[in-house]
Amino acid sequence: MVAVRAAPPLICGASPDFESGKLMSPPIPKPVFVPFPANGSGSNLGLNGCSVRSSSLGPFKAVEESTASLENGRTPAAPVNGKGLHQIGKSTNILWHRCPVEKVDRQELLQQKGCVIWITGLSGSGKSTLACALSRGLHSRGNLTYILDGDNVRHGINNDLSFKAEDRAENIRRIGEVAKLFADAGIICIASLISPYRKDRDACRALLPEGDFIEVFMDVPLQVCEARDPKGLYKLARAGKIKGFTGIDDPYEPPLNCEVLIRQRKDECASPTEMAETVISYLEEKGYLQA
Ligand SMILES: Nc1ncnc2c1ncn2[C@@H]1O[C@H](COP(=O)(O)OS(=O)(=O)O)[C@@H](OP(=O)(O)O)[C@H]1O
Ligand SMILES: Nc1ncnc2c1ncn2[C@@H]1O[C@H](COP(=O)(O)OP(=O)(O)O)[C@@H](O)[C@H]1O
Repeated sequence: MVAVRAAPPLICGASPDFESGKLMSPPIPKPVFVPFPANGSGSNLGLNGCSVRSSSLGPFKAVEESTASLENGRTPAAPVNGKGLHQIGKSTNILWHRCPVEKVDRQELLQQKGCVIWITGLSGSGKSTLACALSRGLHSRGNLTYILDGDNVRHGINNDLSFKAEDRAENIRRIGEVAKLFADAGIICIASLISPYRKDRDACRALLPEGDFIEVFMDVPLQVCEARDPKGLYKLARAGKIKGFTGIDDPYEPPLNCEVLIRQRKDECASPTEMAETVISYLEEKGYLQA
């Protein structure tokens, strides 16, 4: 167990010459290594010699603390004098901070491409089942995935949101933004939520580079979902005990152009593994399962 907080700070600076966020070839100052804690936590932290390699980067070297300053390290894409600041939504005077370790480097490390698999469909259509089968299938192939399940996310960061239209829209927007971060991390992010409105899903699609948002539609008739009713929610909705339940008294807008269609009928129902394999073949064909 590495007690990072208790350890003396590891000072690991670099002398990067940032241009478009990429590391150029800076004159590398004489390295100064700060002593590691006696417990050898350095290797556990994966910071051997404070040198990290990736395809497009040279090694980072430990440098004297005083030279690892902002002015030494960076070409000012940053506005020292207040120029180039943005307003995004209600945030004023903000600036995008770039890092020389980029998505492409993380993808190289993970040997896959970050993307978002967006599973949409009615409650009971099998979204979570597919998400899990897919995660399992990809994990066993050595791919890193993470599931953002609507139900689960509502237990945490989205627990302030109800099921009225504007709250569903905000739920989808936030999950879309978080999914985008996961994809940028190089992870195959599986978002599984009803996301009933087309325009909200399309807005999430627009957050990502072309091709990186893969919409999977669970095309399962309401009657099948209702017959499954694993949580008893349809029964409650039919009894009027849940208002605004998707498919009962709240709308669901099916995708017009999804990347993957999973059709299930009472008499033709692919197994979870088969559904997952369909998505995996799509990813394979589009090159997402390699860097
Ligand atoms: N009114 C209403 N309508 C639909 N669903 C409801 C509702 N109230 C609670 N639930 C339960 O919440 C789960 C859906 O949450 P999501 O975040 O996926 O919904 S949404 O995308 O914001 O529409 C959904 O989970 P799944 O069955 O896994 O889809 C339901 O269990
Ligand atoms: N391909 C499938 N074949 C048969 N049953 C399924 C299949 N996918 C899901 N189910 C069942 O349907 C129910 C709802 O699945 P779930 O994944 O929870 O749906 P959702 O996340 O869309 O609400 C569960 O009882 C699950 O076991």
